Amino acid sequence: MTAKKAAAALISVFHKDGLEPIVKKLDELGVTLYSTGGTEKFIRDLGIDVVPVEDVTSYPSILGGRVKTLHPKVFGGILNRQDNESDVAQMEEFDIPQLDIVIVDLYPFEKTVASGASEQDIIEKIDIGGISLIRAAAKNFKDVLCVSSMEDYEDFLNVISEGNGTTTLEDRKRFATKAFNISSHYDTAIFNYFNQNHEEAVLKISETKGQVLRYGENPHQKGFFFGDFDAMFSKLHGKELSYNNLLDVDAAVNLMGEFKNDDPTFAILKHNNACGLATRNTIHQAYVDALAGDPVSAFGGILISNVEIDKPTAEEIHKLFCEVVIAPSYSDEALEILKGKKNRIILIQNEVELPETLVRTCLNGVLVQDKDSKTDSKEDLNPVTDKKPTPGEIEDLIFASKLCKHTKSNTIVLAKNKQLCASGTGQTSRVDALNQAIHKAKSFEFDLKGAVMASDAFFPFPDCVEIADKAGIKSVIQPGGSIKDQLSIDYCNENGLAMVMTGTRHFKH
Ligand SMILES: NC(=O)c1ncn([C@@H]2O[C@H](COP(=O)(O)O)[C@@H](O)[C@H]2O)c1NC=O
Repeated sequence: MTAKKAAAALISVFHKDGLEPIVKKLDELGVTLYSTGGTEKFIRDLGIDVVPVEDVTSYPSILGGRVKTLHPKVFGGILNRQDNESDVAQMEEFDIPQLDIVIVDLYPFEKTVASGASEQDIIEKIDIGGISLIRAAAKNFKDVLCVSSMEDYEDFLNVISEGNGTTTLEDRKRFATKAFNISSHYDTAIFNYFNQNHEEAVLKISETKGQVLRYGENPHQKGFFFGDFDAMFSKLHGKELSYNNLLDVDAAVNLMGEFKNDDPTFAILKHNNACGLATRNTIHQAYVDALAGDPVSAFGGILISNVEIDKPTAEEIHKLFCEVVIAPSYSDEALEILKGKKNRIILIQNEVELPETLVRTCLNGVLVQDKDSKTDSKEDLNPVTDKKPTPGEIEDLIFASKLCKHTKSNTIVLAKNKQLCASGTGQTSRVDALNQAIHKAKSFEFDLKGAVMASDAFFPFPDCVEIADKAGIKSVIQPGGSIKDQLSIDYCNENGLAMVMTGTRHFKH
């Protein structure tokens, strides 16, 4: 028989919110309720009859709650096969109550870790009884329906209401699938907490929220996003984000993370690289100067600001076709203007930390690395030439270096007065990257006299500083480390350029 009328439910939940309508419904349907300490009190306070689980086990909750439902009479009630004669006989022999529904909400392990609690508090939040109840009930889905998270209360309430207390095999299997999702995610979180220092060379990733995308990078590829987009952004307007939009948004927030505490800064990105970036006294001017970096590439771009977008800025943005706008907030008038294009995606970026570990597929496995969290600062600059950069050039060198770090290698970034003039991105040689940047800057009529140059990695030969010098560049930032560094230094000394070395390479492949 696939449809089953529920006669008894065991309820043991950490968060009691949202439980009331379920308890009332089950009571109305004549279902006998069994429960543990806090949950039992909650139910009793609603004026509803409930059997303490201690009455079944003949044991009190012991060891500070570490053992309360862990008992053969509880697990027998869940795991027995109702179509198995021997099981049925044993249920009678040991006076075990049949349980048809199990409702659990686990101790909040992940939240406790995230709160920075002590190790002892974290260990106490490893749920043992609850996870065992979930696994048992889900295993025996042929006879038992398992609700494994408060997020499923509404779904369960609908099922039980529509079925008038009866559940179908299909429903029970569906809830069992959800249950194993919860239990495996929970165990992954515990393992990752214990394996923080990667003593075990094992990778366990668990994302409980997934989204089917319209398609992947191209329309003939399937695409999915696994992550909690809503935790990071509030979407105010626009079409569904595509696979490529998500990649660009990722690049944009990582880049803007470098300018979080700076003056108003605006960036425009295309294909994960910035084509415009400027820091100014107002966000309006920052936008205007970012756009000037490359008004052609900006078409269809991703826009990001580190401060609220106001009306004058929105009026300018509105003239441009762009896919996504991201900011910490928008003035009411700005939002009204930006919503003027139906498909334009408007996001508020919430204050959420991005992962410190990066993962990507490689061959038949995955590559994992720490995020490049090193931002070059004034203290990191080691002047290696006779001529030292001016204070203004130092500001520009840091500005260019931050951008360089978030641009596809090989890259060269040219900047002046905290404005991106042009960059060479993703080239197979540094000389190509530089030539691309110079050509681009000139095509948008930038005067490179007095501009600075940033390189994501060392110069293997002095050719780059020579080309840069001829274009008018006066100051250079690079990690150093080539056996031929001295040739570049000599060229700078002979031609009046300043060069600083940071000692930190910022490849981005
Ligand atoms: N120890 C046990 O036997 C046990 N059985 C159920 N729990 C958990 O206890 C919590 C509910 O406790 P209470 O009803 O006392 O507030 C739930 O999160 C449930 O997952 C247990 N606690 C932890 O393992």
